[in-house]
Amino acid sequence: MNNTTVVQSMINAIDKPAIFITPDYVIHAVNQAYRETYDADVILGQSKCHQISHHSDQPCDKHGEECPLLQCQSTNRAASAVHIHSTVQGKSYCDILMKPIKDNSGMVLGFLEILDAIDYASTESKKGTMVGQSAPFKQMLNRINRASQSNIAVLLQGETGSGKELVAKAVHQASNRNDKPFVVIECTGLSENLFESELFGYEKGAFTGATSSKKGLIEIAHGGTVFFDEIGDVPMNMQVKLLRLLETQCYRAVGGLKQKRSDFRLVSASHKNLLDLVEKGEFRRDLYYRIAGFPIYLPSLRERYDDIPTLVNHFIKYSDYKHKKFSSNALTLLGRYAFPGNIRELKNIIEQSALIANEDVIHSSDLPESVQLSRTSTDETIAVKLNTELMTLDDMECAYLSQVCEQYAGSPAELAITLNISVRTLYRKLQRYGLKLS
Ligand SMILES: Nc1ncnc2c1ncn2[C@@H]1O[C@H](COP(=O)(O)OP(=O)(O)OP(=O)(O)O)[C@@H](O)[C@H]1O
Repeated sequence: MNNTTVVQSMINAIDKPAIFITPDYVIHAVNQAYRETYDADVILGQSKCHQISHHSDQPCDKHGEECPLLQCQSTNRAASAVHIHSTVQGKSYCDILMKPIKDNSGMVLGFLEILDAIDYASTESKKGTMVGQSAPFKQMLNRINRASQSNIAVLLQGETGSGKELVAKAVHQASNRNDKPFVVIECTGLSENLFESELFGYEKGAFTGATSSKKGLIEIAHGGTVFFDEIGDVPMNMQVKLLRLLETQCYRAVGGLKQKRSDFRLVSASHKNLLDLVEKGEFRRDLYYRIAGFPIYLPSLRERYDDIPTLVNHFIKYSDYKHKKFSSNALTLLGRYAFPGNIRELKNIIEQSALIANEDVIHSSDLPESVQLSRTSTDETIAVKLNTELMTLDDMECAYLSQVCEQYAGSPAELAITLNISVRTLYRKLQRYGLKLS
């Protein structure tokens, strides 16, 4: 058998879309799953991978994506990346694994590309999925997919409202436990008694009021995934019990004698920096290392401002105000707000503003005051300039008013009141600096 036949048989045995390519991106072997996934015809020895998956004559690194083939060539080791591909189902997220294929003498014959569709995330609004297309979002998807293929304990670290519970669900959904339960344990405010009875369940008569026995969450989760949300809030005295459970997967119900066992996959999350808590003596080091097998960092919304328009469309589409649209000024203003509450805050802001807006267009003035008053990047430029080189007051006034013109969507009369000047003075100033209200 020659090399091509060997490679073709290897590819046929893979149950995911797969191709074999040479360093010039040309496809030399393809399996049926790949042909069924993409809407372009593959001509062996001619078609290039990027022509099929991206509908582009340029390799993916030429339009801002990481090319796993280049990585693989430079390291001679397997590489992975998450890309957006044009499939028969439209633009879809895809996790790529690229491996060098060597002959018996160790010479690289080419590269095996295996593709895994990611259905828990989408580039555009899609119900029940995580939405986004920024680079930090794609990096996070790559980590989620890696984690979901094993049973490793995952630790999600990200600010409040950044999507930790959604990511925990995605890890479960993409794993081979997805037909079993996904159980959330909210660790904030769990007292010792509640911790034990909620997690381990109790037997009839274990305490006053225990008129019948009750299953604990750990038992319910058997075969599936347990998500410990805000695990940093578990008090020290309960951390020992938690560690024992995680080490042995064994526990006893409150008032019970029999040892029970539950096979569950562990995902934990915290908005606090757990290593800082370890250093302060507030979180056990051994527990930290038990839960942090595979840390996944969730970017804050400030790190993925590019995703705001997509997220805004998504939340509007699934709200009671689907007919409304944000003005470009309002979107610009949102893109400058710091979002301490991240995506949850964005979602609330969108619903509030859509409710307040009297028209079908949601203007900047419909946004909450906190967003309207937020420090903008232009403010920061001014502040930095002030520290380095002084500006004249006229230049300062001009810079401020030009920014107001760009963002303000209310009436000139309201603006004049806010600026504490008359409408005539406002128009005089605008004329002086050659500015116009939008
Ligand atoms: N990428 C995303 N696309 C669409 N919606 C998202 C995305 N990420 C988060 N959300 C939504 O934002 C809200 C907050 O997400 P989630 O509850 O998962 O955050 P969290 O980090 O667990 O919050 P907390 O720290 O308060 O527990 C939810 O309504 C969730 O559906």
